[in-house]
Amino acid sequence: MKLVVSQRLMLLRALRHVGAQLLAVIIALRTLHSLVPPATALVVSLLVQRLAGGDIVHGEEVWVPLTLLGAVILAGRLIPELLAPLTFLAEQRIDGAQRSELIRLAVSSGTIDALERPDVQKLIRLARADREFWTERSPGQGALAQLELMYAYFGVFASAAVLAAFAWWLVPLMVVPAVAARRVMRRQFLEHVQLEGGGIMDGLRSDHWKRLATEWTGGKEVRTFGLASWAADRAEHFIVAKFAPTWAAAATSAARQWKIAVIVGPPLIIAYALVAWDAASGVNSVAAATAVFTASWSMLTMLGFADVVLIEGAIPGVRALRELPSVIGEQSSSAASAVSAPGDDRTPPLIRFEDVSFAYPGTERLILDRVNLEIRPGELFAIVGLNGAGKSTLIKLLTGLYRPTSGRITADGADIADIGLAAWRQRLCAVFQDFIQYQLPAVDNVTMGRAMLPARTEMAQAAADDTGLSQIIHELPEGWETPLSRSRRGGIDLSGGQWQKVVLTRALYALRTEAQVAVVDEPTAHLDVRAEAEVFDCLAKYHGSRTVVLITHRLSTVRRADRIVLLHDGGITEAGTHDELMAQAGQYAEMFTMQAARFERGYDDRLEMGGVS
Ligand SMILES: Nc1ncnc2c1ncn2[C@@H]1O[C@H](COP(=O)(O)OP(=O)(O)OP(=O)(O)O)[C@@H](O)[C@H]1O
Repeated sequence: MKLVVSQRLMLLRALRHVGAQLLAVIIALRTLHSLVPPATALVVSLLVQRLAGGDIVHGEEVWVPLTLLGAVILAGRLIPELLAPLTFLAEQRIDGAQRSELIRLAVSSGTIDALERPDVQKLIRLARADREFWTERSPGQGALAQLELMYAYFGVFASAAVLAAFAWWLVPLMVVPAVAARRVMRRQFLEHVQLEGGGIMDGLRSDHWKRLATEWTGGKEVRTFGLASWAADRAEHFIVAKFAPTWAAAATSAARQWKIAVIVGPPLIIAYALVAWDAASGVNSVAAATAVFTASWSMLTMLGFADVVLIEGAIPGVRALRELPSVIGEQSSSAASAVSAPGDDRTPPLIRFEDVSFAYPGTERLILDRVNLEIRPGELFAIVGLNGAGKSTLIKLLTGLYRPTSGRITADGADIADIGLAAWRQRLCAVFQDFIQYQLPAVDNVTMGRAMLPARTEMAQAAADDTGLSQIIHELPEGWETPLSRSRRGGIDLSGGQWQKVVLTRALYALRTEAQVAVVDEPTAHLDVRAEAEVFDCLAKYHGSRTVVLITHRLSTVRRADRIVLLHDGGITEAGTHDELMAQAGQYAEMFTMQAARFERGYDDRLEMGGVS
């Protein structure tokens, strides 16, 4: 009971997003509308009384009840018409607020580990306010239905008063079955909600396959690999898995509707029969009987079922949004409470990994196992290793996207967790392997490297000159203003290598404006050898004044780095300059020699698992 009350209050609280004026108008109209049924009962009864008792030749006896009846009928018809668009607007405001809140919550998390968890994804899916199952309703629909329900009860009391005036025993005879029927229907509906909640993960999987089949990016591979029907089958498989339990339950609950008929039917028949009998035998007037019939019928209708679907269907989404802060927002506090980072003079900090171990959330395997590492201010620091060695993971820890399972990462002696993620990231810029191609003008794609500062186009131009992006921009139809997506009007698509130059320019722009450390994961994967050498040259320009942490498989790129570490089996197995590592004649030297030989033979020089072919 406590739970039900708190859930209902939760829905009512959502009404604050409607706005005072609109809410006041809706409340006023609802109040009027809830008075329509008892008013109808009274007016009809009055009319019947006049018809039965008076001389109606000139209609003088009945014009008042007839006018009143007309007014009541008109109000009953007109008010819902007025309420419909206002209610829709109110619902949209609540749903919009819920969606904004969800987005705010999702991005408020400083780290990304929570977003990877299936339970969190399920909560996000529920809180999205987008209906998929027939049981689902939006928070706005739920909140407005809850308001309506309160008026329904108000209307029930008014109708009960009319009934009680004629025969008090009719009140329990009507109310008890109506309430019981609602309980049965609510229970059945909740079973459906629960069943459908179980299908959410299958739904998310089916989304994945649907997207691959229907979106442009996935569409390329699906077609060239001949996966079209397979992708469609996978999507269908998960859709069936998602809905099968509810289809089965729908058949069962349809068969169980007789319960409702048994609960409501007999008391209604008994009540009507008794009232009709009294009227026929002269104990009560026909007018009284009419009032009883009208009031009892409107009472049953008011305690209908529609609001149950709306209310119960909306609660999971609203509840999910309330649960999310505890799983997502938990870490945002550290970002929010960010203290000013040390070294605001733009001197890069001394970064240390102190006994850092890390396993991805929900897994046991240590990807990094007691790693100790020092990245000195202003150095060009390279991390190399075979595929899956943990290089990108190390970068994710350095950028605070995950927290170490044990150990700590410090900047000038302060734990980056204590510095605060927001303050720490202000000092960083990062280029990830799987960077996002924003569907925005070229200039925005670069200046978003420091989105928190006003855009500085002269800096963007200087960074673009460094990376060679200027040449590409020059050839774009609208230069810097050209949207980098064909799906935007006047937009164009760039090649993989061109995009890589865009994101590198973004990093250099950040270094030029405020960042002290650039973290660059595989910046040359799509670049040809000449472009790759240029990239290294432009990163090397920042040597001394900015720190650059570089991950690459191309060992020819890193040989000029100040220091190189080799990551293997969760730990750092070799560290030093290129010459020192070559002198050690260890794994680095072996890999470098292998790549150099390949390069001489005309192969690409990328480091690959399995060695030379
Ligand atoms: N989100 C994740 N959840 C669980 N395991 C992960 C996750 N991301 C990566 N891993 C695992 O962590 C290990 C290291 O991955 P990482 O991406 O850090 O390697 P890498 O050295 O950057 O590889 P590559 O050179 O191929 O980019 C891999 O075994 C991978 O399966």
